[in-house]
Amino acid sequence: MRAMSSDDAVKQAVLQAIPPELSGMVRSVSMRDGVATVIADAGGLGRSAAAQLQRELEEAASPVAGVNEVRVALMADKVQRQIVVIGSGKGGVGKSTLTANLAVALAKSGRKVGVVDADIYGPSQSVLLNAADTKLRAEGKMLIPHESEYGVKMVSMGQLVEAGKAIAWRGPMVGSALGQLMEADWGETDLLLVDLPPGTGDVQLTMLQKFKPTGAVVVSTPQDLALIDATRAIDLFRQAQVPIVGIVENMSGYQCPSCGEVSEPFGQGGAEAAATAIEVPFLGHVPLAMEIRIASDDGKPPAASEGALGAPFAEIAAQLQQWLGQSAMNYTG
Ligand SMILES: Nc1ncnc2c1ncn2[C@@H]1O[C@H](COP(=O)(O)OP(=O)(O)OP(=O)(O)O)[C@@H](O)[C@H]1O
Repeated sequence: MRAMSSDDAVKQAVLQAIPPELSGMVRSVSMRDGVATVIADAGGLGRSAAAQLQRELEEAASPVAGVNEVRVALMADKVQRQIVVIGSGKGGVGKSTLTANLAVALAKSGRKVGVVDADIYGPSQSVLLNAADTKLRAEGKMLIPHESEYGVKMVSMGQLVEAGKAIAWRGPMVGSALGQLMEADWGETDLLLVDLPPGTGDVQLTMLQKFKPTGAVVVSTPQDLALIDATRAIDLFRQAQVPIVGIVENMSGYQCPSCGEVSEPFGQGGAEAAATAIEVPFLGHVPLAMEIRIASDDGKPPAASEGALGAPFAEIAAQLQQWLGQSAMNYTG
């Protein structure tokens, strides 16, 4: 029988010193030249719980005779994160409004969701998610997403630059800013919704090439011109081989707040017809409603309320969730 070395003896003493409630998480302990290396499983723990586990293991092992130094290595689950970009061919069609409300609706249904405001030239998510006065923290080079009051984590250029300051950046700077937002410390967040700038420029290309989104949602108003632009955005996603989740028609049908009459300032049903023509799914209509604009400007996403205004967003979010479930099954199966 091999005699127990002094390292073995110290290792046994370290194992005994670890409290029973932590020992289930310890995967291995090794001892060499007075250095105890403890490897523990921190899968499923948030940042602060993982930091606490690390501290408690260090405190347990340090007093053991023969231990001069304790090194704790934590293994984390690798989160399989899905990325959905929300795009439009043209500005002002409600892409940011839809992104924020889909995120809120998905968070309400239990999804761990984050929003990346990649609309670097006109960031608006910090207003929509009532985070206009927050600044982003960084640890080392990693940004720490802001936890909004709606259960949605977010990062936005709006939190990095002063409000109202125009951002005149060139391509490479845009690419590195986007990288920082996408590679923020997302922790357990397993779905990122990315609010793209309108059109087909640098940000979109970097996003598609570098981050390979799981899918794309395209927003359009019902007018012909917006639809032509939306079709262009769909072409770009198709060329980049990003699957199209579907088209959303925003601002369809306006109900007059005083007389209740419904009119169609931009027409109606155009996006649905276009979706059929270009063979992509149609995800639903969001009405043009003054309350949506007022609530959005006030940092109160309609999807957070139980009222009728939130219903279209909840329905579209449910379809997106179903699509993502299917996509994950295809991916693993
Ligand atoms: N369904 C709606 N009903 C009423 N107002 C809406 C609706 N959707 C969006 N809006 C309003 O229209 C304006 C533009 O919306 P939003 O910023 O979401 O569009 P966008 O496509 O992201 O624009 P940008 O090109 O600036 O990124 C905002 O003032 C928003 O509150």
